[in-house]
Amino acid sequence: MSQVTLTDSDPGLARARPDRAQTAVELTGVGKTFGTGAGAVTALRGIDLRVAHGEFLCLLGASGCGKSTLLNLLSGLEEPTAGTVTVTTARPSFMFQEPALMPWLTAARNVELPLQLAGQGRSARRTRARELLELVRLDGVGEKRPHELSGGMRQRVALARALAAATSTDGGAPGLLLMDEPFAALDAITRDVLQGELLRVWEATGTTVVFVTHDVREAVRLAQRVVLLSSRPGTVVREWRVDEHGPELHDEITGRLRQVITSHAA
Ligand SMILES: Nc1ncnc2c1ncn2[C@@H]1O[C@H](COP(=O)(O)OP(=O)(O)OP(=O)(O)O)[C@@H](O)[C@H]1O
Repeated sequence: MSQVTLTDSDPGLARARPDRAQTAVELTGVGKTFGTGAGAVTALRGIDLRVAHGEFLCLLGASGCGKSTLLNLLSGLEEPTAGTVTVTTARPSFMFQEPALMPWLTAARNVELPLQLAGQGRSARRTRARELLELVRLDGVGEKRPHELSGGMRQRVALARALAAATSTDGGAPGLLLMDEPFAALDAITRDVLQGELLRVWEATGTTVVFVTHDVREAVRLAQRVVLLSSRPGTVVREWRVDEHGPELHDEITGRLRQVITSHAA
């Protein structure tokens, strides 16, 4: 039996520290198979995973291991073919490798868009967009259009818009941010700066983050917990709590990732 449950969180949580003992996301025995018969592809099998409110989790795996499929299940874009997916936060929002901004809208209007779609009035959404642009250190560029901004600035606008979407349903309660390799297309220096900014924004907002990457360094820098997935089908191989390890963690995870890739190729 499959089930996707999305419930809005308590409006009283607005801007408050979330209760980290509470479950934001729970997957139980989740599987996803595309197609049927000889051409069927099992992308995920037997995934059991719990993410607490306010937690920062990185999903790490080689290309094709089902990371994006897992995010699509969490967002409700896909239905599992086995198991249950339960999301108890405000409606999840996505951030991708490409910022996917509307080129004809200003930065501020791009951030306002999810609030407008959620039915928020003009004055409230303008104020919220201004706050979010300040949060991602883009105050002063709200009237610029995407082509006038650098790649890093465009990703900051995309982050502000994702935060707007994640909090649009209940007036600011911490939501769920699903991030699919959002910094992979940026140069190394901009990526490093934005990783730091994301951590600051995460601390400030209490948003639950599920961040997909195939970069071990990025996973160890950002996450509280790193979950390694195998490929075809994607299963949970191992997970690490980053604060329980020292600098050796990077090499340990890299070694396991290499094993996973080698055994898949064999
Ligand atoms: N709509 C679909 N129809 C058929 N097969 C699919 C579909 N979506 C994904 N797959 C298959 O499921 C597997 C997992 O795909 P997915 O995109 O989730 O992996 P990924 O880990 O995100 O890969 P990448 O890092 O390359 O983006 C792959 O074998 C892919 O070909």
